Amino acid sequence: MAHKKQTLGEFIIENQSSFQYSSGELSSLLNSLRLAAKIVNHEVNKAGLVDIIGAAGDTNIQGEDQQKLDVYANDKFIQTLTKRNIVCGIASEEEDDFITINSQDENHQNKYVVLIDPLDGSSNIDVNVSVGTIFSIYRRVTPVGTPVMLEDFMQKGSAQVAAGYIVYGTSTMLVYTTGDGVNGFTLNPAIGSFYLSHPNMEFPESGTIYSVNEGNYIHFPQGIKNYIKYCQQEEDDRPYTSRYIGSLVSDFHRNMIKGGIYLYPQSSKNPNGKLRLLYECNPIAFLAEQANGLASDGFTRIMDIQPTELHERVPFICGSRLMVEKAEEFMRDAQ
Ligand SMILES: O=P(O)(O)OC[C@H]1O[C@](O)(COP(=O)(O)O)[C@@H](O)[C@@H]1O
Ligand SMILES: [Mg+2]
Ligand SMILES: [Mg+2]
Repeated sequence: MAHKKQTLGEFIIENQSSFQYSSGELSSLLNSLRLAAKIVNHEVNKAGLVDIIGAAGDTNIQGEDQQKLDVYANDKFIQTLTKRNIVCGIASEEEDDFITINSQDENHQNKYVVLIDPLDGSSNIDVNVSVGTIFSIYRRVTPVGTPVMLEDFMQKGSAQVAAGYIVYGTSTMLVYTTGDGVNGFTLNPAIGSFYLSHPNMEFPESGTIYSVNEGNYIHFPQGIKNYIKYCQQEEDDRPYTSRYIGSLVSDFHRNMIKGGIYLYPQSSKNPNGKLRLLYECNPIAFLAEQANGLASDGFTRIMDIQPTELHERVPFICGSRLMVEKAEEFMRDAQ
């Protein structure tokens, strides 16, 4: 059981050499995210006791009412990354445009950009249901020494150097990949350190859980309707169990451990679905594939999609390989 004693900090250093561009900068960046996660976790755990639940009174560029915890988490991640002078740019669900970090880095020497969904599952904040944070990291494409540009963020998911999430649930976990498998760390609140609790996480090839907001069923494309019917049929290991938390991070985390599929398809209400390609779908897709799962929009591999806008949405199907392939088959057949 030796691995249980390994802390996240130790694991990051120990595995630094497996990074493609190991210069210590990515390790410092991951450590900054670890710190920000602990700060936000501390506030999440007090939700209900402190003035952190409810709406903040503003709307973000997606037209969504920002929750106080959305704003708090956004501020804490941006402050931590900025103060530690570790990135050259940040894009966030809660910021209209990307942020250029050059206050302390006059020569623009930092190599990485970070894209974050500071608080995922916002509709669950006030009702004490698990929520999360999602992050995606790229190496900039514009020359070091010049200000960061939009194109540094408009990279395909396949170019990610690292991605992960924090789930603030029955325990707080940080799960991430640098392209060498997926590892999960649980926060020991008494000590304030993350410990390696879930090494080499992998999706079971198939499962019996499907996660979709069936309240939107009538608006779904025929292929998705047919797949949901297939999940509910009395045959083989079906009907599957329906589980939908309404927090992408939490639904994904459960399905990665138990086997399952998560779907947020396009619909007549949301022609491109709801989830954002850059800071929700790409990082989750990177983790899924590193854990032997799959992620697509029903037709195209998510990480092959060329982004065109910072906050663009895409239909999202993700999970155990055989289940995603089956859903894609229904989408093709219905076309
Ligand atoms: O309430 P709906 O329409 O089913 O949407 C739930 C989905 O929306 C999200 O809350 C979107 O994320 P944010 O909370 O970060 O905006 C996902 O976490 C979740 O899976
Ligand atoms: Mg989200
Ligand atoms: Mg969010």
